[in-house]
Amino acid sequence: MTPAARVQAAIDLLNETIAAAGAGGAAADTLIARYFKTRRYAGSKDRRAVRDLVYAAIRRAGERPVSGRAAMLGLAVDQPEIRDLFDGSDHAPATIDPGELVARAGVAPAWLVAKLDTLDSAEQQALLGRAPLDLRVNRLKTDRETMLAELPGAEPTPHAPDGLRMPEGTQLEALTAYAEGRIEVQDEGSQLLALACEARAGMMVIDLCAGAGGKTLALAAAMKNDGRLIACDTDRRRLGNLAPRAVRAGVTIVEPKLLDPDREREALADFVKQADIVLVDAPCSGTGTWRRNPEARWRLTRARVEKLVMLQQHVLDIAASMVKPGGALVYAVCSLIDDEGAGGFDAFLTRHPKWTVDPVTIPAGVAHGKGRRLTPLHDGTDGFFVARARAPC
Ligand SMILES: C[S@@+](CC[C@H](N)C(=O)[O-])C[C@H]1O[C@@H](n2cnc3c(N)ncnc32)[C@H](O)[C@@H]1O
Repeated sequence: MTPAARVQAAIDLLNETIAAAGAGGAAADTLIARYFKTRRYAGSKDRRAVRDLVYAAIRRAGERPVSGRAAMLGLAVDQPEIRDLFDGSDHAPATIDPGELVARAGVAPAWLVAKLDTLDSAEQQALLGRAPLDLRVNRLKTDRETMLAELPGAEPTPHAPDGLRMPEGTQLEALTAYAEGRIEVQDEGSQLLALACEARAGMMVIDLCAGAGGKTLALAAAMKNDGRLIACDTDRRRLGNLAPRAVRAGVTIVEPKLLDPDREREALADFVKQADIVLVDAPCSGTGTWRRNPEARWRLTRARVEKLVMLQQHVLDIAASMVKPGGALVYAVCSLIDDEGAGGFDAFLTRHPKWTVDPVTIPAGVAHGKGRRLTPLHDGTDGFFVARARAPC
């Protein structure tokens, strides 16, 4: 592909991404993969170049642009050499009209930036950086020293004791260590959240919003595969991924439990006041994960955030009922909006005045509200809020 054809391909993909963001369609990653499946003429260099253009244009545009062309012309403000490729030749973008719309640079839609006002502008901008590829070494099968020696280019992550940071472009599926469950893909921040649970061998632990089990598997490793670990979720597809992952990781203590939304209490009746620890890795707006899917900020609405805040309080109350006297509830969101994080945790404590706040003892982040906050700029992780509350005895 010529450089101009790559720009046109990126514009086509941006059009699809913009439409999907407005209609709840597929993520940019999926759209890019689909696009190249039917265009075998594109080589690996073309794919990488197009992908980089698409993501650079997405990252630059705070508001959802009117079109892929507007998004690309926005990027061309910062990279003027792109403008020269709008020359109307074969497969190239048409020449530029003097009055054409150009997407403005920004972090996110204005209402959303206002919700991130506890972050300074450098912190906000860093939400749109590129995420590193982090792995967690599975202590049930090996240790970090062994993996550092085995994996070329691997570096220890700065904070999490089992974390590895891999060189860009590492093909994980090709690694034997991956196939054998000695390593898992996991952002260092997620690893630190599992650490904040302080799960130990022999405990009864509930991961209430387990998804596909990223943190569940980290908890199982911390528990040395000894104890009870109940992994719940309302999403059948996500939870369905947990069992094969657990097998690969050599985890045998996980009991997956699919919940019906609004009927969770019935399904969990046996666990009332039983758990040493309940982790609520709550459904959230994901503002801390924009490094991975920057177009997510074009999808969010105020109404969606409000709905999520209500859901977070709902799951927190369910979680609280399962913590045994003196046990701990760990609350986490991968969002830096305070209504979901520090404010959400405060709202829980207001409804449960006998609960006390426990310190979060992880070697990263900064104190924020009654918990701790991790950010891409400060910690090099995704953005998270995490807090701990202890049930009255
Ligand atoms: C942030 S994700 C969890 C990610 C997961 N813990 C991990 O480490 O990969 C939040 C999860 O909460 C689930 N969820 C939503 N409503 C729920 C509910 N009422 N009870 C339990 N889980 C729920 C979602 O399906 C989603 O998988």
